Amino acid sequence: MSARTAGSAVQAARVGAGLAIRLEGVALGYGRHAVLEDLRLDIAPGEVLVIVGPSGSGKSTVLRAIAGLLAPRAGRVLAEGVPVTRPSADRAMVFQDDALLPWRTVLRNVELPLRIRGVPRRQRRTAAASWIARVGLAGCEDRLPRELSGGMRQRVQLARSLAGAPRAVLMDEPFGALDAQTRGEMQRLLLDVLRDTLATVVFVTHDVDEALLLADRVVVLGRGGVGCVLQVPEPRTPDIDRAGLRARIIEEL
Ligand SMILES: Nc1ncnc2c1ncn2[C@@H]1O[C@H](COP(=O)(O)OP(=O)(O)OP(=O)(O)O)[C@@H](O)[C@H]1O
Repeated sequence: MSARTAGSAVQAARVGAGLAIRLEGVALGYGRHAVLEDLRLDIAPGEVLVIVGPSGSGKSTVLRAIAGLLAPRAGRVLAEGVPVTRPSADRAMVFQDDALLPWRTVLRNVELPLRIRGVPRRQRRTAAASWIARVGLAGCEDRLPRELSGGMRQRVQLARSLAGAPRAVLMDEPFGALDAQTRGEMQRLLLDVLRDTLATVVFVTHDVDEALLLADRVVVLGRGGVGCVLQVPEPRTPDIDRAGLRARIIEEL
């Protein structure tokens, strides 16, 4: 049992238990443009599944379908056995370009999912402030997004995505625009905060090393569908030798 699945009941109450996600013979596309056919994938509750693939292979498209932003042309996307037909607070999205509301302060951005869930004001203030501190931004509550660096804005996005206690977090190249050092810091922060959650994570990247660092399982999306599915042994053990896995992923790309 991993440290995450062994999380305490308090932690489980703080962030919703992970969502089981299934893609059943899913075909996706835009207008006449078919992107993926017959995609089959089971994502276990609490799993960190990383999707890698070359540009244009459809990584973001798969994420959009899981988020309920894009309807499959065939097949079904199921969350806990129920077809996904629209976005839900249970499935939070984190994007590469920060999607913070520019006119709201850090605190009010992070509060947003709690507000949508109808959490009373005082309670949501406390919860939002605690997530802001958790991502290392205590003292920045009253700043506007434009007053923050790119890395800080991604921290706010992470806090906002987790504050609403989602059962799944869908992350689309969230660190793609950051410099190497900030990216490394964000990867460490993500690993750290994931220990407090039971949420299922689907993370899209084209960086193989990032995939191997974060994943329980790596799915390689070749052109025309899933190429191969690799289990990462001893997830998130920093000193494990992953050279063989890395070579296999690169071979599939
Ligand atoms: N809104 C859209 N309308 C039409 N075609 C689109 C749209 N979004 C994506 N596509 C096309 O769908 C295909 C898959 O795009 P997608 O963004 O899912 O790929 P990706 O693997 O995430 O790429 P990248 O790594 O470059 O972000 C591409 O051919 C792209 O041009």
